[in-house]
Amino acid sequence: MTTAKISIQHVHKSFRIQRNLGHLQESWQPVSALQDIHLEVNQGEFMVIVGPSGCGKSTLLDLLAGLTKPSSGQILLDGKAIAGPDLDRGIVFQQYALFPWKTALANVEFGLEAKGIGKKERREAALEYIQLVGLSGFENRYPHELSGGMKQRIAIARSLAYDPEVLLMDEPFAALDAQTRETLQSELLRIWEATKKTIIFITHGIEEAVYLGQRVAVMSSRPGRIKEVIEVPFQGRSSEEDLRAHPEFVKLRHHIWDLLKDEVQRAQEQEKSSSLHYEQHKLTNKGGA
Ligand SMILES: Nc1ncnc2c1ncn2[C@@H]1O[C@H](COP(=O)(O)OP(=O)(O)OP(=O)(O)O)[C@@H](O)[C@H]1O
Repeated sequence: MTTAKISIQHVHKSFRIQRNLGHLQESWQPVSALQDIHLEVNQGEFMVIVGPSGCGKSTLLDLLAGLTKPSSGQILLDGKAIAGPDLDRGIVFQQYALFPWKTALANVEFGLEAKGIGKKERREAALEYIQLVGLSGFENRYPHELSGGMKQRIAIARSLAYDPEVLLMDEPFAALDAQTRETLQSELLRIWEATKKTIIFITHGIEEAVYLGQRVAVMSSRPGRIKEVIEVPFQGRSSEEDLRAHPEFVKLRHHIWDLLKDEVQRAQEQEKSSSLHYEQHKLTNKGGA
């Protein structure tokens, strides 16, 4: 029997937002961001979560990182509830989040320092991970001397260097140009195959989702729910093979787009009706004044 590496169990998350109703009136309203999220991710699995804008993808990643807590439900890592941020989870964000005053090498060494690893081992491990992400020779460059793609490789090396159980990636390639993005996608697959890490990868991109994921969880519009989890049947993706032109790839991409298209429409309708309510509320208030 396989036990889940990460088990997201009936997670709900809501926020309280402040609404300005005019005439110095304000009200606090709950907004449900995630509703009954239930998802298991296996050891060594590459799981991609895709969904429309505002559906709660980053909220879910923050919960996995332990930066916030679920309103109800729980998330288990190796059977234990996530209680806060820890070095068992590495995070790579869209923005590179490197220390600008540290060299590439010092940025990668940083997590190892926090783990209490000695100077010599730290250096060796950092050099090894810089090599893994293909940046040997750039160790002494500062972030402003690196391209966007290079910075993101360093961010990945830094997250991997302290050997986390799970790598959490929040749209890590979204800010990159199309060519660099495609290169880093295949690099990430190579790194994943070499390290056997469990990866949870969040994206807007349907093609990116099908290319990277062993499974793709498609989310609904707000409140975010898991609408469908799709198995991607490509094993041992080799960089020689043009996966994107494969008929099965095209079919899956269409299927996910069909699921998302409905959600985007629904989100727009929700938005329209909530702004209509808001306008009506304002008019009623004016009438009564
Ligand atoms: N701290 C917060 N306070 C109030 N509302 C929040 C907060 N964080 C997120 N939300 C709301 O929760 C919903 C989900 O937001 P989230 O950023 O997780 O979506 P997302 O899918 O990552 O969006 P995008 O793809 O555009 O980055 C949104 O309606 C957002 O406004």
